[in-house]
Amino acid sequence: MAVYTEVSEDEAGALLQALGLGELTSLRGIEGGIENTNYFATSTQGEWVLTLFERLTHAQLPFYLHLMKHLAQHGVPVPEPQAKAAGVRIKAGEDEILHTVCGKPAAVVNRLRGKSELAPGPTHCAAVGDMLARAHLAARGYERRQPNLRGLAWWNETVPVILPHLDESQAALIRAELAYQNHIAASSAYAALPRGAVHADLFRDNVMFEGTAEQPVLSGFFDFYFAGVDTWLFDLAVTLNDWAIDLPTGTTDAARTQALLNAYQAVRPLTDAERRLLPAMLRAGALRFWVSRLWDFHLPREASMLKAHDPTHFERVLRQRVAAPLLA
Ligand SMILES: Nc1ncnc2c1ncn2[C@@H]1O[C@H](COP(=O)(O)OP(=O)(O)OP(=O)(O)O)[C@@H](O)[C@H]1O
Ligand SMILES: N[C@@H](CCO)C(=O)O
Repeated sequence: MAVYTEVSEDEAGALLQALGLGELTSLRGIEGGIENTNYFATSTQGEWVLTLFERLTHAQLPFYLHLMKHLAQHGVPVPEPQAKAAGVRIKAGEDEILHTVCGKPAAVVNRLRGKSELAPGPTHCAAVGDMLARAHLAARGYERRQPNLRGLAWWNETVPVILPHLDESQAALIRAELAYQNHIAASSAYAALPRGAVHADLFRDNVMFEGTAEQPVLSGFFDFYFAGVDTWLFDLAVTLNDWAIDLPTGTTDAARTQALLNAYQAVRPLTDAERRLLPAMLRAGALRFWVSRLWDFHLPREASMLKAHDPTHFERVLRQRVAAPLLA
């Protein structure tokens, strides 16, 4: 279970009070998720998610939390970080939506309704494409800046650390791909890509649906803690690499790909430069998660990390993205 830090009912209750969210009536650790400690907290005023950040710092967090607040306030369905009530003292390092619990940075957001769809069809993918494009456009007015901390600089730093754990063919692939991505990032076509604050981790388990199997309604998306300023195309590629991939084999699903791309483009058509670089960004998206999964798998933190995701899945996705480039 992803509870690295135990929070008592007294501590959680005191925080809800300070946020003006009523009396705590129940507190339950959330299984699933591998980055942070998460609890469902019910109060007399609603249902909330309390997150204690295990790796991110007080300095890094305002970017994510204020992005969520910005999107929520611009009609994009994301959890809204709750602010301290008037008159509550804001300590050093905190702000009105960034709190401290058990010495760790913490946030409380509203709990989204619905559940994630782990076996999506084209209708789910269309809803995701539409929402992703709207989120990109809505984030244009967001002024805080923070790079994608799992971007190229991190891949360059991390690949040498994981190389000793790879076999020869994997090592050759990862070295070649890293060189290719450094080359792409230095190109003028890449510099021309539109960019902004992006989610950068929009996997199936980070989106909620209500409604029926035939008519699903996207009720929201969450887990913004890998967000950063990056190209919109990279975000779209990360999303396609999860929603439109057949998980057992790593191959592309044509119907889901088209549904997601068409719905995205109905809101925001891709530019020519984006169309040209889509195959390269799909490779970048696969490399990013292959590297992070290898890192989590071979260099786990000491605490109770239970379930590192399977790194070989993204090795398969990367090999397919190299062998069969997707044309938009
Ligand atoms: N705002 C929310 N509304 C409803 N459920 C939520 C919300 N935030 C988190 N959850 C639930 O908590 C679980 C864990 O959250 P999350 O995926 O953000 O974990 P994490 O450890 O922070 O990140 P990661 O998935 O990157 O490991 C989710 O799968 C979801 O069920
Ligand atoms: N989406 C990531 C986990 C971190 O959110 C993965 O599947 O590797």
